[in-house]
Amino acid sequence: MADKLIIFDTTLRDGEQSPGASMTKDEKLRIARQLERLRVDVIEAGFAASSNGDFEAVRAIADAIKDSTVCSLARANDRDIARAAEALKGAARSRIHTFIATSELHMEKKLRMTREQVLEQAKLAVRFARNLCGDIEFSPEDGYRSDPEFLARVVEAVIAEGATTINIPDTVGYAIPELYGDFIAKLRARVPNSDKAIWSVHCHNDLGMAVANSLAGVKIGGARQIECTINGLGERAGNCSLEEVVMAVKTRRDYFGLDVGIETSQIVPASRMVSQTTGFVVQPNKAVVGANAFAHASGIHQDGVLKARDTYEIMRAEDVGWSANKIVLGKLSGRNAFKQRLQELGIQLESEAEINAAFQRFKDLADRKNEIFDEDIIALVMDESVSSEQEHFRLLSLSQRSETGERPHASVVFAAGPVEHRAESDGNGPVDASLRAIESAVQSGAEMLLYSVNAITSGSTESQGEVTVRLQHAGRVVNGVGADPDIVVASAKAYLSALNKLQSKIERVAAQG
Ligand SMILES: CC(=O)SCCNC(=O)CCNC(=O)[C@H](O)C(C)(C)COP(=O)(O)OP(=O)(O)OC[C@H]1O[C@@H](n2cnc3c(N)ncnc32)[C@H](O)[C@@H]1OP(=O)(O)O
Ligand SMILES: CC(C)C(=O)C(=O)O
Ligand SMILES: [Mg+2]
Repeated sequence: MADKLIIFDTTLRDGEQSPGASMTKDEKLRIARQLERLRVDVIEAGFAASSNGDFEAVRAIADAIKDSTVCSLARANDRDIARAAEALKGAARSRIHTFIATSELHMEKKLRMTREQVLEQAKLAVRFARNLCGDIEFSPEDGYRSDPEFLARVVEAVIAEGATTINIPDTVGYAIPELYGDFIAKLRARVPNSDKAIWSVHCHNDLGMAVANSLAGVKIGGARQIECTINGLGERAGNCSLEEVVMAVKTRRDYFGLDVGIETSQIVPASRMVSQTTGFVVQPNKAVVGANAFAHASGIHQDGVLKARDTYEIMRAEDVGWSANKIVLGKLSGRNAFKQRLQELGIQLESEAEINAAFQRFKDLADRKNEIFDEDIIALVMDESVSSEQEHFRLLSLSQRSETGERPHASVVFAAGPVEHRAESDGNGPVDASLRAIESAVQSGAEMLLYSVNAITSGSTESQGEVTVRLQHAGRVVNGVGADPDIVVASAKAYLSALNKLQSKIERVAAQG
């Protein structure tokens, strides 16, 4: 049987140390329940001695969680450890995690203690904790930058005092994978009683290597516990991300040869919950949990994935909690992906020529629009495009007035064929006022089914806004699109563009009649 890799989640402790990620007791409890559904082995619920609020959060989590071990951090002193033990009293399985720094820099400048004082305090702390709890983790803070010879003495001593897990943190994210793995392997070899404890890694992401370092600590160093957080949340640049290490070990089981007990389908729900709770948005290209992690936007990839998913996917989206992989239609998509989407939407085009014509319209639209939605495809297939020379309605000018506390007012000048119209209206907002003004003159009687705004070039307020308006009239549905840096102008253009399409249909029907 393969060894088990213990997943120790510290989202609620080290994750909360991210500036701005502070969580209330109820929020922590909600996340802890999700971590239990995710089947993490250990939940580090907080630092009980840090505040009454965190004490209560650790206590509530200890009382509620049954399947995972619940842990509290504590400095290497009796008060912190006693608070941790008190908060954990109700837990089905509890762990006290005590720590003290062992690097020369931290001992001298921060703790202002000698090596011998630190060694003694570490021993006393573990001895005290061991009398309160059977499961004790010890961390030599800044362990990776510590003198290996001194570190080995401390570790040997705390194991002798009863520490059951030895965690070697790369507190400041300074490590390099091979060097960190080697450091742990050599340290284990130096400590005579090393086999009496489980070895653990705790890596920070300051150089973007937290996941790689943790995996090297496991593969090269022989660690069997990884400390990590959902979405890589954590102090400064964050901690090792849970979703990435777990999926690395699972996907490359051929290489790691280890089992993890994680219910991976709960990964995306956990990621969303943490992101929503903390307000830390997950970047779209984040491995495993980013919106694009299983999305394909280019034709050759889409074609490959449609023929065989594993051409471009090493994991199944469903296995980590996504509903399915995502084919994003856009300007780089090809015919095959387009045809597949038509099929999924139940649209049957009669001939190759019809498909080609629809595909051409799709490409034209995609050049103007970031992402093509199903509604766009339905509209462009049902619809005939109208070239600008044929446009009946054209926006000539628009002015609008809106002021806090006053009802907005718009004045629109537009051409209907050779005739110029001027129309005015007020409305709930400037967009509403402008569209009402146009409608009061045109009197199309069309019903608006959709109004949506997109930033074409995202990221700043200088972006060009793109508005889509979907109108329905006499059983026909048309989409109008308008783009302009002024959203109100873009809206008026979109409305007139939709009216143009209705107009061309009406004329066509009339001509046929
Ligand atoms: C690498 C890590 O992530 S470590 C965990 C970091 N997390 C946190 O600090 C969050 C919670 N912290 C807190 O709420 C507060 O810092 C508390 C309650 C723990 C302590 O608050 P205060 O008593 O006001 O001390 P303060 O934070 O100003 O300074 C820390 C003190 O702890 C000492 N200390 C630091 N680490 C340890 C340790 N592992 N064991 C014992 N003492 C320690 C420092 O030397 C300093 O002592 P001093 O006051 O004699 O100079
Ligand atoms: C408390 C320890 C484990 C820590 O978070 C660190 O050293 O980064
Ligand atoms: Mg840390």
